[in-house]
Amino acid sequence: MSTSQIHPGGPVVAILTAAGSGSRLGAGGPKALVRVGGVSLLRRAAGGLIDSGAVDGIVVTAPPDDVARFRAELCELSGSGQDEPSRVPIRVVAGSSASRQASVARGLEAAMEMEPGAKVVLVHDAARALTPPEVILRVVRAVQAGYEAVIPALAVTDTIKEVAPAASAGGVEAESVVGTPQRSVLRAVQTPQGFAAAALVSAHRLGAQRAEDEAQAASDDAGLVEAAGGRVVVVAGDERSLKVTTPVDLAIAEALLELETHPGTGRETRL
Ligand SMILES: Nc1ccn([C@@H]2O[C@H](COP(=O)(O)OP(=O)(O)OP(=O)(O)O)[C@@H](O)[C@H]2O)c(=O)n1
Ligand SMILES: C[C@](O)(CO)[C@H](O)COP(=O)(O)O
Repeated sequence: MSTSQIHPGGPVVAILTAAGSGSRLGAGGPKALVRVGGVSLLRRAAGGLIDSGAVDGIVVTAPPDDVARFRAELCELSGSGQDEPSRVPIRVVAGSSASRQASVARGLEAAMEMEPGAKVVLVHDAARALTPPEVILRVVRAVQAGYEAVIPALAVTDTIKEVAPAASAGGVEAESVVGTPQRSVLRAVQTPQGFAAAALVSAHRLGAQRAEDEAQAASDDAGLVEAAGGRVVVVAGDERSLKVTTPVDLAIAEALLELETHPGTGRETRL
C-alpha cells in the first residue's frame, strides 16, 4: 500500500466481507450490490469505513464471479494511493462461497500483502452498511489502546432459549427448550470487529481447518480468537449497525435512512 501513513499507532486495514450470496434476502443477485436509499450496501459500508478517518486501506471480499463488477462499483471511492494520497486504497479480491470465515481468511491474506506493517485489522460486514463512523473509530481506538480483540455489541432485548434439535409428536414439529441463559450477560454482536493484526492472523491460522465447512466455521472472527485462547472485549455497538439479512431488515434500513434525510416528518412515531 505504502500510502500516506495516517495513523501514528501503525496502519489500520479493514477487510470488508461482501462475498455472501444473500440467499435470505433473495434479491436475485449479490446482496452487497442491493441498494438502500439508492446506494449499494457495498458503497455505503466502504464509505462508512472511509468517513471514520480511522482506516488506511480496505480489502473487499467479492463473490468469486463478481470481482470485476465489485471493482467497478467501488471505483469512485478508491484512490490509487499515489496521485490521490488523501483517498483510501481499496483492493477487491475473490472471497469464498464455503463460509464467511473462508472469505475473511482470503481477505486477511490480501490485507497483510497490501500492508505488511498493519498493526490493526478490522473485519466488517458489507451487510452492516449503515454502521456509524463513530462505532468504527471506537473499535479502532480500543485496539490501539492495547486490547487484542474488540467487538461492538448491544444488550439483548429478547429472552434467548437454547433448544435441542426438533422432534415430531402428534404431527407437530417442535424444538425442546434445554436452557435459558441469563439475559443480562448476553450481547448481540456486530461489526466491525477489531484486532491486533498478529492476533487475528494467528487465530485464523489455528482455526483454518474449520473454514471449508459452513457447519464448523466460526460465525465471527472474535470466535476464532476466543478458540485460540485470546481475550475479547466488548464496546458499545449501535442499532443502526443492523445486519441486512432479510427483506424486513432492508425495509428497516430504508426507514432509518429516510429518518436521517428527513427528520421531524412524523415517521419517527411509526418506527
Ligand atoms: N461465504 C461468505 C458468506 C458471507 N460473507 C459476508 O459476510 C457478511 C455476513 O454474511 P450474511 O449477512 O449472512 O450474508 P450472506 O451469506 O450473503 O447471507 P445468506 O446467508 O442469507 O446467503 C456479508 O457481508 C457477506 O457478504 C462472505 O464474505 N463470504
Ligand atoms: C459477524 C456477524 O455479523 C456478527 O454478528 C455475524 O456472526 C455474521 O453472521 P452471518 O450468518 O454470516 O450473517
